[in-house]
Parts: sequence; structure tokens; C-alpha cells
Amino acid sequence: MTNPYLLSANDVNIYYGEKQAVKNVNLNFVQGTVNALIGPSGCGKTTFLRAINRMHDLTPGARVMGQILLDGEDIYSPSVDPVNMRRRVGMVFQKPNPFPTMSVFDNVVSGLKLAGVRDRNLLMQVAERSLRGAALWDEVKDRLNTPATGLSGGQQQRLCIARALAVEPEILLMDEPTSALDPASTAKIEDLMTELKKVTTIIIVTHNMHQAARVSDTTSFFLVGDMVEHGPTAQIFQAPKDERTEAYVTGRFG
Ligand SMILES: Nc1ncnc2c1ncn2[C@@H]1O[C@H](COP(=O)(O)OP(=O)(O)OP(=O)(O)O)[C@@H](O)[C@H]1O
Repeated sequence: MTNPYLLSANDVNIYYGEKQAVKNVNLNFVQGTVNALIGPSGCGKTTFLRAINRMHDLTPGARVMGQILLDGEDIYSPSVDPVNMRRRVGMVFQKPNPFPTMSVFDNVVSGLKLAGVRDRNLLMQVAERSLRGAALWDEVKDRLNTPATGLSGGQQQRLCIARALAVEPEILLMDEPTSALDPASTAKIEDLMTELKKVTTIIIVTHNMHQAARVSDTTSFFLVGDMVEHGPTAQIFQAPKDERTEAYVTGRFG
């Protein structure tokens, strides 16, 4: 039987040395959706997110057990090249992190250049498409060759989204992407997510429950390493099945 899900986590356990940070998580994600991971600080959301693009390969002492299937292929299989895999699963971090010495244009096309693309016309096409995709084109089209660090924080974060989109990822991981931004920039990125799910699948870690409720199709609630409950966002917020989920989403702890 073929796997109907774009991404499946099967019995995923994650350790830092002896310490277990994620316990036996099973989750499936459907293509073209926005999926929120919520839960109190330290419950393993970021750890789980980073396992999805093999970022823990870069964390000394971190171990991922179980299976994570992307299009039915185990991303931890020895035949999978992690660098290639990270092109298919892009990531945007809490703090905007454009390459500080590069222009706006070079930031967006850095992944393509790294992959050997030199055709200037093609790079320009991809830059425009990605910047439009990140709702930034109109604001930067006249300053493509100026340093990325000259942009505002919200613009820098949309630039990082454009940079991730340029390599056409199947999945975009977002780790609290608006926590360093003002409300206007946050609203822009939230609107953007609804557009972006037409071209990619989003998994977002957020502390902001209103944000999860506004932007996501599904929500997963994590608590001290356990994934307590997963379901359609409306159900998690309005009719959770587990009393711990209810206590969290109604603000009784956090
Ligand atoms: N590099 C690391 N080495 C050791 N322990 C770590 C490391 N990174 C995270 N942890 C621990 O793993 C657990 C889960 O952390 P994680 O960052 O995944 O939680 P989180 O839910 O994303 O928290 P937050 O919402 O505060 O970002 C925590 O107990 C944390 O202290």
C-alpha cells in the first residue's frame, strides 16, 4: 500500500545524550496544509521539527530513533544525502538570519548558486518568483543589489522565506517565525502562509495559540516530550479530547 501522506513520523524518539526530549511520536502530514506544533517551553517541539530535516546530524550527542518518511522514503536511510534532503525540506528560524555579507538578490539565489546554477536570466526569474512568493518583491525590487542587512526585521524574515522557497521545497519548517517581529510584520507572514500552502507544506512551531488557530489546518499538542493530541485545528481548540490539551488551550498553564 502506498503512503498517502507527504510526511510521516513513526515511533520517533529523540535523545540528547541520555536525556530523552521526544517520546514515541507518531504524526502524519498531508500535502498542501499548514500544521502547527504547540506546547509549553521545553516540551520538544523544536527538537521534533529539527529531526524533519536532519538538523540533529549537526548537534553533538543528539540521536533520532524511529522512522521519518518523506514521500514514503526514510530520510535517515544511509542512501539519503542530508544536503539534498535539506533542499526538499527548507527551514525558517525564529530570528531572521540572512547572509549578512550578501545582497538581497544573492541571498535569495544562494541555494541555486551553491547547486551550480550560473544562468543569470534563470537566477533573476527564480529571485523574482521567490520574492513575489514571499510577498516582498514590491518592497525590494529596486534594491536587489543592496545589502540584505539594510532591510527591516520583518522584511529580512520574508527574505529568509524567499531564500527557502527558491529551491522549491516540498516542506517548509518554521520555528516561531514571527516571535521576533512586530504585529504588522506578523500579520503579513500569517497571510503569506495561507498562500504558501498552495506550493509547499508548512509545519510551524508557535507559542502563539491565536496564531496556530488562525493559520493552521492541523494542530499537535506536545507536553514534556509526548505528543498528547493531534487533529484538525478547530477540534483541538474547541473540542479537545484530552484534558491536558484543554487545560493548555484555555490558558490554564503555559
Ligand atoms: N542541544 C541540546 N542539548 C541538550 N538538551 C537539549 C538540547 N536542545 C534542547 N534540549 C532539551 O530538550 C528538551 C526539548 O527542547 P526543545 O527546544 O525541543 O523544546 P521546545 O518545546 O521547542 O521549547 P521552546 O518552546 O522553549 O523552544 C528540553 O528539555 C531542552 O532543554
